[in-house]
Amino acid sequence: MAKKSNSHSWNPTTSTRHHTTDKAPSGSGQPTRDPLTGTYTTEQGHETAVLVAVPDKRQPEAQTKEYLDELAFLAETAGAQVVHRFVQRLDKPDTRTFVGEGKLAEIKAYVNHAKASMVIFDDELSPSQLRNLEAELKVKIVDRSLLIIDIFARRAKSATARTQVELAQYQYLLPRLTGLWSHLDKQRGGGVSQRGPGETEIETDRRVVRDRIDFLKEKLKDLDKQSFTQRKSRGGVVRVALVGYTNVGKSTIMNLLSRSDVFAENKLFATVDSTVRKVVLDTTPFLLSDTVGFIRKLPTRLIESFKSTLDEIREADLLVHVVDISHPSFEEQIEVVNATLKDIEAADKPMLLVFNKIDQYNLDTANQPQGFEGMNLDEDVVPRPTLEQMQATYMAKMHDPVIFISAQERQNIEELRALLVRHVGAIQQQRYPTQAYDEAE
Ligand SMILES: Nc1nc2c(ncn2[C@@H]2O[C@H](COP(=O)(O)OP(=O)(O)OP(=O)(O)O)[C@@H](O)[C@H]2O)c(=O)[nH]1
Ligand SMILES: [Mg+2]
Repeated sequence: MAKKSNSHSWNPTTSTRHHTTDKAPSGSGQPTRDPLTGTYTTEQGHETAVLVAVPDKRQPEAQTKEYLDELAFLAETAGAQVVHRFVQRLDKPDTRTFVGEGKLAEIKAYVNHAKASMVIFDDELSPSQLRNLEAELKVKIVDRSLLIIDIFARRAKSATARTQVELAQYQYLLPRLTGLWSHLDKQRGGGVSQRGPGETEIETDRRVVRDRIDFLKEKLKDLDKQSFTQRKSRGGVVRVALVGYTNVGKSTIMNLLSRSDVFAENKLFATVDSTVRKVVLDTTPFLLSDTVGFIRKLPTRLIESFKSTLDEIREADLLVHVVDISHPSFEEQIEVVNATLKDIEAADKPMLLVFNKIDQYNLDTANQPQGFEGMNLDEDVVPRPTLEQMQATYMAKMHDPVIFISAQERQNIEELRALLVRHVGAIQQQRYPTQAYDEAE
């Protein structure tokens, strides 16, 4: 059985609201700094994290900030409080310690001074970088991959998702066995997954880990067979999958369309298990699945381990790509989603593009999105185009049908339903040109 996926690397703290802070401010709910000792305390004994990014020299400032905002959001979703961010622009990360020597000293001084409990890097660290950084900084070192795997581990509920997460954890662990977990174990006796007595040898025994990986792969194969049979029993019903970047509103839309109650919240990766619901709109039945959100730099391993979850997407007849138009980098998010779909060989499916959160689309706060063609606006001076301009541009520019909605405010939902009915109907028609739907079963 999949063990309780209460993974690995730091105390599972109850996460509260997320804060995105450059430094520790003194407002309520934020970590407060003791002026005498210089240490930070947080309201619920949160672990405090320092973020580190090493963008290349060409990356615009705004983008660097946004990537760090996303990393902070991930950290906070995992229950850590971000107290500081470090950025070092390098052509490429240092092979030994990811950041240069000077920056490392700076980080070390800060970590000691602020008594931060972990340092989170916005990229995947090599096993040796991880070891070196751990030796140098003497706190938990977490990279983007581990952070995402950790969030997945907290969220996964179904047997398949939990097995997939465990597989990803062991695959992450395998090349990093030396050194990594010994330090963490000293802190709290936690390694990948909660381990029972007799399992403490695991981190020094690659063979055990490899066996476990083989076992989990076999188990996934069995689970796959089961779900394949299940999927087959769904017959010829048209299958629609909601896809998109994490936190764009997929589950909210799922709930709206299927009147179900899928967990949706303002956290990254609220959904890790895919959910399938039968929906009947206007007498047109179809199966709608809510799927795991994508994210920039999603560890390939994690994609691989999540193959069965991604089957829902791969086997769908129609993809509904949900975009959060209120997000300053929604265009990059579209790209990330399209690239991930390509990775899993689901890129050439019919697609509807749903721009969600129009209620939150804000002229003042957001920057002009990158690469916004047709407007010829100067990034620094001119505000974001209006929603109407945006709609016109996107209607013209995308090959796929486009619709603008607010799932939260229920704006344009009837139009979305109608669009779905039209497209699902067309697929059905194509599949069973002469038969009524029920006879085709
Ligand atoms: N302002 C606004 N917020 C929305 C809208 N739709 C969803 N949200 C909020 O956005 C957050 C994320 O919504 P979810 O439905 O969980 O998003 P998701 O795409 O399923 O996210 P993951 O499962 O984490 O990938 C929640 O706090 C929703 O309430 C909308 O139209 N407008
Ligand atoms: Mg969701």
